[in-house]
Amino acid sequence: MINIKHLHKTFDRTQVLNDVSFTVKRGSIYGLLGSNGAGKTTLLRMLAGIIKQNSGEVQIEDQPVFENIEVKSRQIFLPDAPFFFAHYTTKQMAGYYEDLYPNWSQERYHRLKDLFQLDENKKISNFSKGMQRQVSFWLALSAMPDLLILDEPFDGLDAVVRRKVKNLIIQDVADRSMTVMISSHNLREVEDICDHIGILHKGSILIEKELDDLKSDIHKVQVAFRGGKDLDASQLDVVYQEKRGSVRLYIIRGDEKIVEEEINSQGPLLYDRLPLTLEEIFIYEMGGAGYAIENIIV
Ligand SMILES: Nc1ncnc2c1ncn2[C@@H]1O[C@H](COP(=O)(O)OP(=O)(O)OP(=O)(O)O)[C@@H](O)[C@H]1O
Repeated sequence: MINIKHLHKTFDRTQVLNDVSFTVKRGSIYGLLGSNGAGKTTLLRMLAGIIKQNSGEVQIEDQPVFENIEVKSRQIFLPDAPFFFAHYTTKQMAGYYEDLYPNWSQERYHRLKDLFQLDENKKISNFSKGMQRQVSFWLALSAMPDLLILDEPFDGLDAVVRRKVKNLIIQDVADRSMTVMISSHNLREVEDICDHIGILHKGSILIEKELDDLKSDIHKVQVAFRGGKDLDASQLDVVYQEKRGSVRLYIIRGDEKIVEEEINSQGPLLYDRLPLTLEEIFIYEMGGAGYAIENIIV
């Protein structure tokens, strides 16, 4: 569905994206993570065909995106600050979307009205920030896009609406193979909804994997040995370790079985595998890339 090849972008001679390549399959929910200023919004804006790359390719279904009205009419980009025409009501914006997007569904628009419970005849500018965000989802999902591009999408939404919106997105992915690209700093939300993760750091892709593979490649374990002895980690790829009394906590990269066999061969008194969140994986991977992390472990 999405094919990004050797993408480069500079602003005022500063390199913002440097040889970024990856693909996203149709029906996938892809989480784009990265530190502040990593280039996520720039990448999403290029995917939406708003700005042009200096070199490389951004293709949707084998078609270039920039200035391609046909491709752009089948995708929607929700930027971090929603845009509406001044003084427009939701109903008026819906009329505009209907003209623009060939798959617009009036029936869905009416169904979502009941779900969001917002007055379609009220000026959007008079709505709160979270209500405006709801309007942008209401319109975007009524346009039935093949690709939904979301920049910090859940900002300002309360927990109930967040759940509703996530369910709607998942439903569209399941029912009609909509593809979703999400950039967010809220890693719990990303973990909840995404099946694929890409981490962008200083304009380059640091890691790109299925979420399940990402999780099965890195492990958090606690071990303790008789007499306070330490684990001999010479055969293991330890990315972090910490002492908690007589127990040591390790974050180890590698095949789960090999890690387990190596630790067990040293006869620990205690060996436990602890669950690792996406937030922790992000912190360790960014730490490995030289991003200062100190002791921010949970
Ligand atoms: N139009 C522009 N002109 C000049 N520099 C820009 C422009 N847009 C972005 N940049 C620069 O590109 C870099 C990447 O910005 P971008 O907004 O893509 O990062 P981001 O990963 O989305 O960051 P954040 O997580 O903080 O939102 C930053 O250094 C930013 O200052």
